[in-house]
Amino acid sequence: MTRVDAAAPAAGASGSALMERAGGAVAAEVANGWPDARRILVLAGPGNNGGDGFVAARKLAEAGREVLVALLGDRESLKGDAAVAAARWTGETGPLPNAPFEACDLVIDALFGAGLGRPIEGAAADAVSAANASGLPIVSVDVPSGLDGATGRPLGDACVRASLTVTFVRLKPGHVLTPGRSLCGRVVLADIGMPEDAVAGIGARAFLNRPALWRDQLPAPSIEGHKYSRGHVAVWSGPELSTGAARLSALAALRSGAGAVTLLGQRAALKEHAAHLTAVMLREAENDWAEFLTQRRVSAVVVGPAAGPTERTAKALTEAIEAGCHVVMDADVFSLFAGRPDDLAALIARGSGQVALTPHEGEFARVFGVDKTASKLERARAAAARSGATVLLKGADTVVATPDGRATVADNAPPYLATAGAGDVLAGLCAGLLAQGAPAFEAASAAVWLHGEAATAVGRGLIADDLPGAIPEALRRMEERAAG
Ligand SMILES: NC(=O)C1=CN([C@@H]2O[C@H](COP(=O)(O)OP(=O)(O)OC[C@H]3O[C@@H](n4cnc5c(N)ncnc54)[C@H](O)[C@@H]3O)[C@@H](O)[C@H]2O)[C@@H](O)CC1
Ligand SMILES: Nc1ncnc2c1ncn2[C@@H]1O[C@H](COP(=O)(O)OP(=O)(O)O)[C@@H](O)[C@H]1O
Ligand SMILES: [K+]
Repeated sequence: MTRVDAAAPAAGASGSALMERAGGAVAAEVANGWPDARRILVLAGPGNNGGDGFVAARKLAEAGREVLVALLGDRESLKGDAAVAAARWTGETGPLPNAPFEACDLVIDALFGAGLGRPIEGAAADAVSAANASGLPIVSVDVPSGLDGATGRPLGDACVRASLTVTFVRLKPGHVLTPGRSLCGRVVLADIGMPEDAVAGIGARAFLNRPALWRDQLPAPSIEGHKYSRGHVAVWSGPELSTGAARLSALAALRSGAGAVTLLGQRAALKEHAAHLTAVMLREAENDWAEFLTQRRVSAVVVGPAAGPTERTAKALTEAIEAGCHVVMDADVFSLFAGRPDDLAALIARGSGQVALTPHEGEFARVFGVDKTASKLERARAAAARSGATVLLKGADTVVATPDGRATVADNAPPYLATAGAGDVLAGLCAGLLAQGAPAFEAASAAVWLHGEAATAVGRGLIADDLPGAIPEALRRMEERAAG
């Protein structure tokens, strides 16, 4: 955003006009959201975030609220647009230390925004603690002060916990990545008239995961098509007592629109599958899995869900790569490659299909190690670059990243999606979309979004078994979004 701000004047927008609209948007949210908040305390910092706070103070006072600005530092040190905004504020201004929280109904947090470069300390840190402890609603300008907008993590111990965050132009990763998403409260994105040229010019590589990004890349069923032209997915099953995960993957692949799905495994496992399945085909595959993949035109494969970290699984994976299939690697594959990311990359490099890795944080750490300094976005990008695969790093804020650095961050998964087997469904969805011809980044991003929507459609009480049946509703929502 700093680069967008810097490009704004050249694109024809004055900083002062943008600040006026930014502060105005904050004031409007407070006025509409808290009609009964009579006394408002604005915590203003030394930069442009504070400038937005001065504008909001003026607009709210004009609307009849009692407003006090508590300023960090002195007025004379303010510069540029912030100095102009402060000069136009004729109401009461006091020092930040000992700001009178107890006499107020609501706090506007305009201490630091995009310019925060180090942990908040001293009087500002005390004010952040007091604001959080006050129990008052807090409306943060741009980002909760203390949060790093690029990573979603607080820069130090002091960080505002907001009820509402009003941000401008575009969401930043920190609004969506955890714990930032929780610290922001509800997020409102306000249009402040930033010229599109200034935004487009920076060539953003990380996007909020939305159908508009990938919808056009998902092939629609064609009138000339037949089941195999809609993609054939093969799922490698676990043994007799571990069949559920592969079944969930297979059902999700079929629901995603793949024309045919076959589960392959040992005879005893197939008997278990047969007791539950109708449309999914079954095939014994102790020795001829490789042959099956090539002869039956299998386009995408899922290996890993409850497969067991065994020689058998490793062989099935290698053969799928060598057969040139698209491959989704999940679950036990990450145990097979624990601490061996370069061996995984070497295997992936041998294939001609696309590969998506779908680890949760624990599985990710097992293969790629732990890096406490990097954000989730950076970690997923680094793993994608290292492995040569698209990496789908799961969680409340699932990130999909490609080796060339493109990335999506999802915000539509409800917390009750964290239920046993949900990840197996996701792997199958991803394989189903790959089999139909979607490129890996789009297939993985679409799978994540559809997975979240399917869960929301079911609601609380969700179990993974419900998810495949809710995929048609998720697809319907996708079309609805794409249409308007
Ligand atoms: N320039 C633009 O186009 C727009 C900018 N806007 C606002 O401008 C904000 C960014 O403004 P700035 O770049 O001035 O940055 P901030 O206002 O976030 O903070 C920068 C100031 O804080 C100081 N500072 C940084 N870390 C500190 C710390 N830990 N302790 C004490 N002081 C610290 C810096 O030295 C600088 O004086 C955005 O978040 C947004 O609120 C909006 O007005 C919309 C338009
Ligand atoms: N707090 C959360 N909010 C929303 N979704 C979550 C949360 N935690 C996990 N998930 C999602 O739940 C799914 C769980 O998958 P996974 O961990 O692989 O479980 P399993 O192996 O049992 O299938 C993933 O899609 C993940 O993104
Ligand atoms: K702020």
